[in-house]
Amino acid sequence: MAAKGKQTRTFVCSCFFEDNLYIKKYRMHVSYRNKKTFMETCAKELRLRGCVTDAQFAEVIEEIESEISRRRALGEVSLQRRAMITEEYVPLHEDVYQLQESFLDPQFLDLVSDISSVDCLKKQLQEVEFCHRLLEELEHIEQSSCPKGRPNTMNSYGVLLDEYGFDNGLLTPLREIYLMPLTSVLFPDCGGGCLDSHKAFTVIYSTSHDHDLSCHYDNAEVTLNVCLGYEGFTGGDLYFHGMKDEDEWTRQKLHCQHHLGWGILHRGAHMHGADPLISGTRCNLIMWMRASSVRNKQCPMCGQPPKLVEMYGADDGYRLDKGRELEGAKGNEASQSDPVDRDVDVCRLL
Ligand SMILES: O=C(O)CCC(=O)C(=O)O
Ligand SMILES: [Fe+2]
Repeated sequence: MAAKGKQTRTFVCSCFFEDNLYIKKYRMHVSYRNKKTFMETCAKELRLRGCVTDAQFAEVIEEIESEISRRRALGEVSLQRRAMITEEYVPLHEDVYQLQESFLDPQFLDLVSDISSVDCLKKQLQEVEFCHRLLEELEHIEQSSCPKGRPNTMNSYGVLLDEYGFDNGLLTPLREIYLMPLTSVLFPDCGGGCLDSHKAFTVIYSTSHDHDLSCHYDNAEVTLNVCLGYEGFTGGDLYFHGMKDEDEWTRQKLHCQHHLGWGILHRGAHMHGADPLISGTRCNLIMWMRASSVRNKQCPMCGQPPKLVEMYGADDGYRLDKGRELEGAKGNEASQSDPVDRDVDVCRLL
C-alpha cells in the first residue's frame, strides 16, 4: 500500500545534522558540532539536570553521535521500509486510505464551505466511525511484522503514515480540499494559504511508556492534531504558550482538552506540549503542514535561510527555487526533524 508518489526533489536544511538534538533522559535539545564545543556550551545545563559523572557525559555524547548517524541514514532506511511495506503489508480496511466526505463531521464540512467567521471553529466536531476504523488499521499495522518508522526522538511510539500509503488518497486531499480553506483564513501570516506538503504521523501515549511531551515548536508552518482516541484516557491535555519568537512566550498558558474525533489547528511556531496522561491510552494523528514558499526563506528550526541538502526518501518541505545553491549533494540521506523542545530554562542555550 505504500504510495509511489511522483519524483519530487526533496531537501532538508543542514541544521538537521547539527541542531535540535533531543536528549530524552535530560529532556533537553542541544546543538552539536564537536565534543569540545558541546561541553563548553551545554555541560553546565546538563549538570543542572543531573548529568554529572564522566560516564553520564560519555553516554550523552554517544547518544548524540548515534542520533546524527541515524539522521544521516534515515532516508535510505525509510526507502527500505517502504519497499518492505509495499511487498508485505496487507491492509485491514482498504477504505481508510481514500478520503470520503462521509468521514468528516457535517459541522466541519459546513465550516469549510462557509468559513466566514473564526467563531465557527468553536463548534464541536463529533466522533466519527472513521476514527475507529483508522485506529483498527493502525493497530493492524502495529501488529504486523512490517517495519515501522517512528515519528521522531520525542515520540517513540506511533508510526510515520506516508510509508504506509496514507498520503495520496487520504491526507493530501484532506489538506488540499478541506484544511486549506480554513488555514488560509486562520493563518495567512505563516503560509496557511500555500501549504504544499506535510509530514503525518501518529503519537501514542500511555501511563506505561511516553506519557507526556515537553514544550516545543514543530517543523511545520501549520499543524493539525486530531485525537483518534483509543482506550478512554484522562489527562494528557495539549497546552499552548506564546509564539516561539516572542520574548515572554511562557507568560500565557492555554489548555486544550483532547476529545475523540476533534481536530486542533495551530501554527507550528506556537509553543506547545502535552500534559502527563493520568490514565488510559491516547492516540493522535499529527500533520505537520509545510509551505515551501515560507520555509524556503527561513528554516523554522534554525530560523536562518535554509541551507538545502538534497535528500532521497524523506521530505522536509523545501522546494528548489531557480538559482538556489545547495549546501551539499548528499544523496541518500534523509530527515525526520524532531519537534524542538523549549523547556523554559533551556531556551537560551539553543
Ligand atoms: O500529544 C499531542 O497532542 C501533541 C503532539 C505534538 O505536538 C507533536 O507531535 O508535535
Ligand atoms: Fe508538536
